Amino acid sequence: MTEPKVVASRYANSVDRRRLWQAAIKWPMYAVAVMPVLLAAGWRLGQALPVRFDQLLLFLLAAVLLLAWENLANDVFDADTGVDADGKPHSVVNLTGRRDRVAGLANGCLLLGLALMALVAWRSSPAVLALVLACCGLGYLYQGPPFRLGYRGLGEPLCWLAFGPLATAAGLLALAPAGASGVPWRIALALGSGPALATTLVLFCSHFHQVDEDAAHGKRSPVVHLGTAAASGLVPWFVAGCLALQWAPVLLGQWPLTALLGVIGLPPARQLIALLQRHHGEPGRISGSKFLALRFQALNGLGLALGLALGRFTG
Ligand SMILES: C/C(=C\COP(=O)(O)OP(=O)(O)O)CCC[C@H](C)CCC[C@H](C)CCCC(C)C
Ligand SMILES: O=C(O)C1=CC(=O)c2ccccc2C1=O
Repeated sequence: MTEPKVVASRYANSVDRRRLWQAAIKWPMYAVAVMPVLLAAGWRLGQALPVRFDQLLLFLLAAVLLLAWENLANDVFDADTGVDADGKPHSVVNLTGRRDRVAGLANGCLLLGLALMALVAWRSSPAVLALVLACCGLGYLYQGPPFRLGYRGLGEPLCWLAFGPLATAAGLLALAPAGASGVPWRIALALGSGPALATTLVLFCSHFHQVDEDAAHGKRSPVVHLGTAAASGLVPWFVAGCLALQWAPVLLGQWPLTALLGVIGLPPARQLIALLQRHHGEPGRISGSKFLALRFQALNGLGLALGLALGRFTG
């Protein structure tokens, strides 16, 4: 594969590389990786069940490495299709001009992340590794050849599945005492569905500002399919769906009232809805919409996890 050095030097001369590197690392994005196991910890604490903090730390580190793999591989695969050539100066491949080294780094993160997950699984349940491998499989289907399902507008359901029931079930098993039998699907679905919808909203919002580049390169994201006006009309439904899934167990008496603490995510959600309603077709004004969605995702998830844990003290 030819190394795209020309692209790298073009950006080197024209833009602040430090800011580009910050955009490439996008550290706030790692909130999506850590949330499933933090929710699992909050739920266990609320149930007065023990939490294995060594397992929690290992799982967090492994999840961060796996998300780093997903993002570095995304830059590699998108360099191959050309979709990042003009619209994404902060692609690590564009910044370094070294496609093959970025691919090597991505594979290193994947191997290390899976090795750590194998350790977590060895100390709890083999199902942890199977579930995380399924998450990574979905991550590959999203962007890797020959599937590239994200290019066909199918990324959002994959994202919900990975960060919802699959990763949450893995987190629940990892924190439980060794030898648990069976996957706790019912709890994982109740706990992971709402927060994973918030994570899926992050992905959905990431398509708005690049709709023209995506369409030009044959990447038919949901926003390309629907158009920016109709797509922006779906954002309030994502937020409402997320809250409904989290409030239902409270109304049914299964979760404590404190689980409503997820509402601390509402201010950025309202800002996001207003921004996209007004400016959905103006890429320059909405490039930050993904990060507003991320703030909603992070505050909503942390509020829910904390609220569930506090439920232990409120009876
Ligand atoms: C890479 C993802 C989105 C970026 O997509 P896009 O190509 O539109 O971005 P750019 O335009 O900026 O190039 C996210 C894809 C998510 C995927 C469906 C599921 C990934 C699963 C993780 C690998 C699992 C993480 C571990 C788990 C235990 C938390
Ligand atoms: O770069 C991005 O746009 C995203 C990266 C990423 O890892 C992720 C994970 C889960 C939901 C959305 C996203 C992104 O949007």
